[in-house]
Amino acid sequence: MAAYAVPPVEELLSKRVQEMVLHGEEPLGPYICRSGEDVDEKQDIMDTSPIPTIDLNLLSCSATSDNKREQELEKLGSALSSWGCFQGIGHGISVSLLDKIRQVSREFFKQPMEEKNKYAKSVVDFQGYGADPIPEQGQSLDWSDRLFLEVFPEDGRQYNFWPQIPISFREVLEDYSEKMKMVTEITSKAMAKSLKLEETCFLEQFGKKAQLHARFNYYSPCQRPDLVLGLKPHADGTGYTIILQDEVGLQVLKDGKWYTVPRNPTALLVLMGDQMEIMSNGIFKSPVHRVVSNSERDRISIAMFYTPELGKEIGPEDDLVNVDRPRIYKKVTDYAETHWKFYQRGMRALHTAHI
Ligand SMILES: O=C(O)CCC(=O)C(=O)O
Ligand SMILES: [Fe+2]
Repeated sequence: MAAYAVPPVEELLSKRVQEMVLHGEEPLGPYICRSGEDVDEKQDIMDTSPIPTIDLNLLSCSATSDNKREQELEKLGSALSSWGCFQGIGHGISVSLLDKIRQVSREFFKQPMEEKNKYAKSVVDFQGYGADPIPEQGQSLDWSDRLFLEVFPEDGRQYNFWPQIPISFREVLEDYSEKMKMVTEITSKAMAKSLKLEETCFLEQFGKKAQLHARFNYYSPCQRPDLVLGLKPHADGTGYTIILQDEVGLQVLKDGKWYTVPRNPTALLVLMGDQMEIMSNGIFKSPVHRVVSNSERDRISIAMFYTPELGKEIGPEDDLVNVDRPRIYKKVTDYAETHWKFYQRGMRALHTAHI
């Protein structure tokens, strides 16, 4: 692997990628964050994506015939044990709300730096506008900007970080968050049923004060998409994550190949995080994914991170442990913190939960 130079932490944190683009700074010189070999793996990129699509309406609607529901549940189980993700349709969220949340995100990022910086977070904060807190030395700069906000539990909301412009931002995010909560309920129940478990078992593990965080990602166009990633390869430390995108860019790794998540304005990508892999005793997979950059188009995504309640112990469902499938993960509490420490070093954390 070619050597690459990384600027000091303070310098990385003082930069916003949008600002660098405005000043004509491109990811050259010290900002080359990856060797060409790492990013330019075109031979391994599959363009026509076979990522499974699941109709959530078939799983929850009482009008669905038992046969159809069973078929869709089977499809769901197989998608999550092979891909660890699926494109969810029939989720009940109107196209107009999906468009609105994409629109307010774009409007926020389109504003001048001084306006966005009113919501800037400090080096140690999680919530607010800016890069990740304190990346470890040696880590690459992702070619993206973010706004990270806690939406549930409600007492975790820090409204001082919620943009006042566009003026509809707060209302749209509140509405979207409520709908997301419904989607997590439908999804968690369906996942349990696909494994022939009590339908509320995962919801109980997540707890009444389960956390939901919104991460708004803005990927500026990049002159050297062959050298720089919008977001480095990683798996999520969540229970699971629900992603809405406007353009392609997100790729999921399966059997050593990167698959592009297709553009579908009405679909939500539901992607397992490490904690669902733990709760399902390794049956569901938490896939590695990344975002590639694009020289012509910018891209918006809104990722909703659904994570068990703080301080709550989670672990493999007892009914998924037997002689044929011994327990492979131990019980863990606040795994997201462990995940975070490893993520900062560009590593996965799942091994820390292995028995
Ligand atoms: O931008 C995307 O589509 C994916 C974002 C993502 O993976 C993340 O925020 O963890
Ligand atoms: Fe992710």
